[in-house]
Amino acid sequence: MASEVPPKTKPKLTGRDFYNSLGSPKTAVAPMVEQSELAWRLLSRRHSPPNTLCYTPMFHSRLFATTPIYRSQSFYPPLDGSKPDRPLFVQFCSNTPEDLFSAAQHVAPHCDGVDLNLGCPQGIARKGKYGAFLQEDWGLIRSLVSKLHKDLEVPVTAKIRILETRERSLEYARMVVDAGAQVLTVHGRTRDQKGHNTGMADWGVIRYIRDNLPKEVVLFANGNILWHEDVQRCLDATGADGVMSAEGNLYNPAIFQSDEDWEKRFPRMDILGREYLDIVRKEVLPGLEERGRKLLLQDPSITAIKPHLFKLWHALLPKYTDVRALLAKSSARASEGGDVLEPYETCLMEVQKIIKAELNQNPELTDENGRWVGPDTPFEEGAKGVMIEVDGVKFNRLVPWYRCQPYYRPLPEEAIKKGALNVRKSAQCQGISEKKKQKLDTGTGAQLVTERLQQAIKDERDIAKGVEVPGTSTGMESDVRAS
Ligand SMILES: Cc1cc2nc3c(=O)[nH]c(=O)nc-3n(C[C@H](O)[C@H](O)[C@H](O)COP(=O)(O)O)c2cc1C
Repeated sequence: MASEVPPKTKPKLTGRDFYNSLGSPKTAVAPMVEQSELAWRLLSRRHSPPNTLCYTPMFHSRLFATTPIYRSQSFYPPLDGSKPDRPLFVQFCSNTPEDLFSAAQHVAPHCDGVDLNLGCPQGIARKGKYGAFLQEDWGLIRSLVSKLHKDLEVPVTAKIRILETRERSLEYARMVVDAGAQVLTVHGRTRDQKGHNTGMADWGVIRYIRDNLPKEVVLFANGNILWHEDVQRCLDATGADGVMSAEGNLYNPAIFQSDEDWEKRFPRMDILGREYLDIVRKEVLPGLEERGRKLLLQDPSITAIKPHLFKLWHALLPKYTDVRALLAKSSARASEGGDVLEPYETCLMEVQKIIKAELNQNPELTDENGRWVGPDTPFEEGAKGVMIEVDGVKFNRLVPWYRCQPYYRPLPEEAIKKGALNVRKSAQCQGISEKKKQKLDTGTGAQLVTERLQQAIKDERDIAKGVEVPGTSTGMESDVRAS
């Protein structure tokens, strides 16, 4: 059905006209596998400027084109039509123009643009030859983008990573735009910057690309957006039209909040948890129930709940390990029967109790209007918190642990210093044979410990991020941690 080219009804908008037709968004919620699903987008939109652009998670174009169940689980509209999920780009990975076009036709009537993922650096993308592993095949990229540009009824856009030099990155960006991409998002990290090696995004390369592409090209910058203030810093540094955030948004969906009120910029995690579960229950769940329990439990809107709550509550969970343990078991409990959201509601009740007790004991600092102003500490460059200036004196304003806030991932050395080694020692030794244990003092043993330690640190991060650690994986897409 899908691969026939339908007659075009009206001319497609391009470049700035297209961007302006979306309300010229300055902020975008990134495509995130298993994390930028409908309920999350609705929550993020509520706490962001009205025209914030959202992306779906990356979908696999061939599966999407050929498998109705994958399609219906991946993409559906909100039940309440009065709160549209727009502007919206639907993202695909692909290495076949026909598959991509066929998949894109299914979503074109329900979105503003179709985005091609050229940034996924994971092993699964290498194996499947998509995402950042198309970087070496410019001919294929050209044919993917130009097929949609020529034949699809909505504009095509693309998300790339930078290459090894800024000159090469510019050539690459120019090629993607010349092929027909109407919005280009540049993630300021190379393909190798992933996992332990993620590091900082390079805004300088994005600036170079911006300065050397025609002004007509609409460009989004991605990387290093952790605080609201980073939005303007990034716009100034790169000259981009807008910025995109992934992890910053997951830890605080109000990261784009333009209201000056600090309570709105750093919502309390119990209040956001309540709002999020209400959206799932009212806007998503009723549309899924007729599918039957098994499919319901596999739906991305349901499988995403646990990782979302882990991230929303990340600053509370290390202090309250019983809640963390309860949350860790919640998806297994949900599969046992009854209300599918009940295990998460139980965790939320615990979080609400903890925060209530904390506030009874230590009420928040408030201004003359009764609004939270947050505790300040003497200014220190690079310290946690946002720099503010009061009567010419600088402070770092710290965010209390019960409010949504960015997550600072410790470097491996910091994790060791912080004692992650001790916490994980038993885990490191699990599964090591007696023979291997005897070698622990030798060179090979040291190597083994290092490997175990790296794995332990990775597991710890994954747990903190709410990602299932091996052995408890939830299905195909949990292997696709794209960036
Ligand atoms: C959980 C998660 C899932 C992601 N999935 C996708 C994806 O489906 N498509 C994509 O292009 N990038 C994906 N990314 C990468 C982000 O879109 C973004 O490029 C990257 O995280 C850098 O932005 P940040 O510094 O704001 O996190 C994902 C990132 C995260 C954290």
